[in-house]
Amino acid sequence: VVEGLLNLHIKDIIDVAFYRNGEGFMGEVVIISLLATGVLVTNTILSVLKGFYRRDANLRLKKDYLQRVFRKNINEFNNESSARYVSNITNDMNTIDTNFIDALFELSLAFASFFVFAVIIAGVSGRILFLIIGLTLVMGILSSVVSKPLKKLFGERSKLYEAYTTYTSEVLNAFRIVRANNLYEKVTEDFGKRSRKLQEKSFQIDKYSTYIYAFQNGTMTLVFMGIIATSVYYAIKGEITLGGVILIVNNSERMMRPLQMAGELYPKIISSKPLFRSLEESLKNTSENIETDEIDEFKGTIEIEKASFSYGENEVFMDLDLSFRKGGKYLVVGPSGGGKSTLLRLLRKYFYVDGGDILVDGMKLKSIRKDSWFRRIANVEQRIFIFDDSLRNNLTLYREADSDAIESAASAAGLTDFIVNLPEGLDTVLEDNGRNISGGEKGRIALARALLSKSDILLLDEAFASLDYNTARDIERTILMIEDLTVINVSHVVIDENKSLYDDIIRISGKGASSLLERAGVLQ
Ligand SMILES: Nc1ncnc2c1ncn2[C@@H]1O[C@H](COP(=O)(O)OP(=O)(O)OP(=O)(O)O)[C@@H](O)[C@H]1O
Repeated sequence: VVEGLLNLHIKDIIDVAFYRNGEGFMGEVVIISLLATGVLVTNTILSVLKGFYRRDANLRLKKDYLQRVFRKNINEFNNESSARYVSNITNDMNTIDTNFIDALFELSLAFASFFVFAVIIAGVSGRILFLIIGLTLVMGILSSVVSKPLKKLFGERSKLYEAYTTYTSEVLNAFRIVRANNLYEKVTEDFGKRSRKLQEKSFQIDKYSTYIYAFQNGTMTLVFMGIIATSVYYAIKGEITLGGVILIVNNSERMMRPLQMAGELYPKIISSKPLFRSLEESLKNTSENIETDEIDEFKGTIEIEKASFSYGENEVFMDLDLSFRKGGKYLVVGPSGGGKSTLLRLLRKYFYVDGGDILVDGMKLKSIRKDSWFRRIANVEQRIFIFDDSLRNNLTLYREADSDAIESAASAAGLTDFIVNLPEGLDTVLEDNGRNISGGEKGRIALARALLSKSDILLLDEAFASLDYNTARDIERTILMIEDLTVINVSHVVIDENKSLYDDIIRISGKGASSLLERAGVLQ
């Protein structure tokens, strides 16, 4: 608007000088100086606003995405390579930043500028305004048609990026295998091929964009010439003043450029559609389950009744009947592939039974809200994540806990000596997913975390596998002595000295389960 007013007054000052012999000239000079300063100020404000807008839009997009990733069903998240999410947050969001967030801002400015100058040019000549609009619309339609293939190319590049990021992170994860087996030539060759494919696609996009820009610039020059010729024609006929011709020549570009920009920006904005779709797809849960029940305390039993479960064609359980009571201690053993971890996954609600039921205190586990159920259970799995933070926060997982509770959980998990030897005790910062601590120490941290969580049910998946016999025996014993805690321990390590502390030893194999304690003589 300020720029528009400035241009109107430039027209006036020319007409004043040309037709009225300088009368009112000084007044116009003052107004023009003020408006020119105004343009400077508003442009500065606009740049700052644009910076804020881009920063906030980008942050919000990433934050919302990550929040929604954490709402995915655990099994569905595990089915994907996490590199897909990394690729979405980095590659796709960077493309969205320039092709959508930035483009949307520029497009809004372009339209604002278009309308302001349309009003101003309409004041000089309505016919010329229609001519400009007509010609630039034709130009816009032509350029949006020629830039259609760009949309497809952007979608294809996003898919390539995704596969590329997945591949690169997998190769880096396999670093040791690659080194130890001298596979780097093979890996480098594969990597080269994939990189080339990606670069080829970017090259195609650049090449195509150059053709489009050349086409747009060419047509724009032609249209511009036509407008100059027409306004000079009307000036000769006496319908437009000299100031009017200069205003049109100076500013028709400000109407055409937005339309031309719209022609450039629109395909960019539209090309973000497949990216948004791919983001949405990565966040989609295919199975939605309605959960209405809450559980504040585990009071009675978990009953698994005639449960069946398959991974696709692979049937793991058929008519599985099992019962766990509050405070009971259960050791789950069985052959590899027998379904022990699957049993824990069902209890953790990663998957749901296909037939039969799992009932907790009479309520279907399926309909208990995940957040409520996850407060009742504590997990110790083999893959343990250590946060880049103090040992204290790694133990409490950012929940309130007093020093006594931390100390006793740490002692039950066999961590006391480890903590004493740390330079700053509980305040020592563990870095890089616990790179500098051993597997056994990580395992004990996970156990202490589980004990501190004050959950009712402790699910252990090979939790003692990385500990030496004596440490495993002592920690297992301490855990089995906790009265109200229900323990379901899946383990290959069976410690004879602790067997008598279990209420049942359940063997899971094939499609069913059997109690080893009921078989006379097994424990003795
Ligand atoms: N995500 C999955 N998708 C498809 N099949 C799976 C999946 N996870 C496990 N299986 C299959 O289900 C069966 C049971 O696997 P599970 O991991 O529960 O056995 P397990 O008793 O814990 O074995 P292990 O002692 O070796 O850890 C196996 O045949 C396994 O191949």
